[in-house]
Amino acid sequence: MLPKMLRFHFTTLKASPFLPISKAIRYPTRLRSQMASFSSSSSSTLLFRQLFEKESSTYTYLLADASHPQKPALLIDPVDRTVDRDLSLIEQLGLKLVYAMNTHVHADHVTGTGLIKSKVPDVKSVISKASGATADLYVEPGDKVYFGNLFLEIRATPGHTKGCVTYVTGDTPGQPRMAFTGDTLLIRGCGRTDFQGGSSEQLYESVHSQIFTLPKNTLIFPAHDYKGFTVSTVGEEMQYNPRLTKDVETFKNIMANLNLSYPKMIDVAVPANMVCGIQSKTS
Ligand SMILES: N[C@@H](CCC(=O)N[C@@H](CSS)C(=O)NCC(=O)O)C(=O)O
Repeated sequence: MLPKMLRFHFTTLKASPFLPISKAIRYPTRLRSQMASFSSSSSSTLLFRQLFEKESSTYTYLLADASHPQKPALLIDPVDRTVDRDLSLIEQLGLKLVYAMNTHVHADHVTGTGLIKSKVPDVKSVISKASGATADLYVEPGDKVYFGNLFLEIRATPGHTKGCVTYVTGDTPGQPRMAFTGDTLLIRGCGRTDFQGGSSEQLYESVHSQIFTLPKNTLIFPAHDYKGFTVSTVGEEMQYNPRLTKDVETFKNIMANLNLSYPKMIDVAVPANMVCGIQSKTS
């Protein structure tokens, strides 16, 4: 969480590509399409890309305010192996990367955040305060992360890890919101709950109270997919998710019997990701 003065300072820089983190809603924006770009009748156009890292089956998301003079952009859950690809795309699109954000401390791959910061020093790393990880900026439930005139709202969704958050795009009448659910809610699945402070009961509560309460047409973009899915909706998952449509006791039983092997990289990934990627450590 930024100190009050710093948050106030950010809110005065309306032309800056650096996004303020604030609890105040500002600059409502109309999203017009579910395609790669979201046009706005006012002044903002959301540029959106879903990017895939195949070894860990991780999705990284690129969002930018394409109508802003400086085209401020952010990455959600970048992976170290695909940083060069992502930065090259950002350069080709003429964007200014301002934030490298993580939904949680990943256990299966090293975040690209540190590498990005070593290549683009102005980029700020962002993670939840509850994660206990080191980053430049810490978000808490209810905060809003601005990039240009657009923003992401932070929802706490612990359960896979204690510090998991879901990033949700702003509420624009008539247009679907987008929820970046990390490993909390996967398409027809959910994150495991057997390490890093995981709790099946907490994950169930997080999904039902923080994600399933969003409008049913909200688009679900998870951090992983192992079956070839790319996107879902709140309504689809409320109807067809084979785990989260069950009552809580059945869910807990399912989660206690997943019998998944530990992620191959867990011993390397978790310590590195606790500092948002080794190179990102802010002393
Ligand atoms: N085999 C992979 C790890 C697969 C895995 O455990 N995925 C996690 C998310 S990354 S910690 C998960 O929550 N899976 C839920 C599920 O139902 O599959 C590896 O070795 O890295």
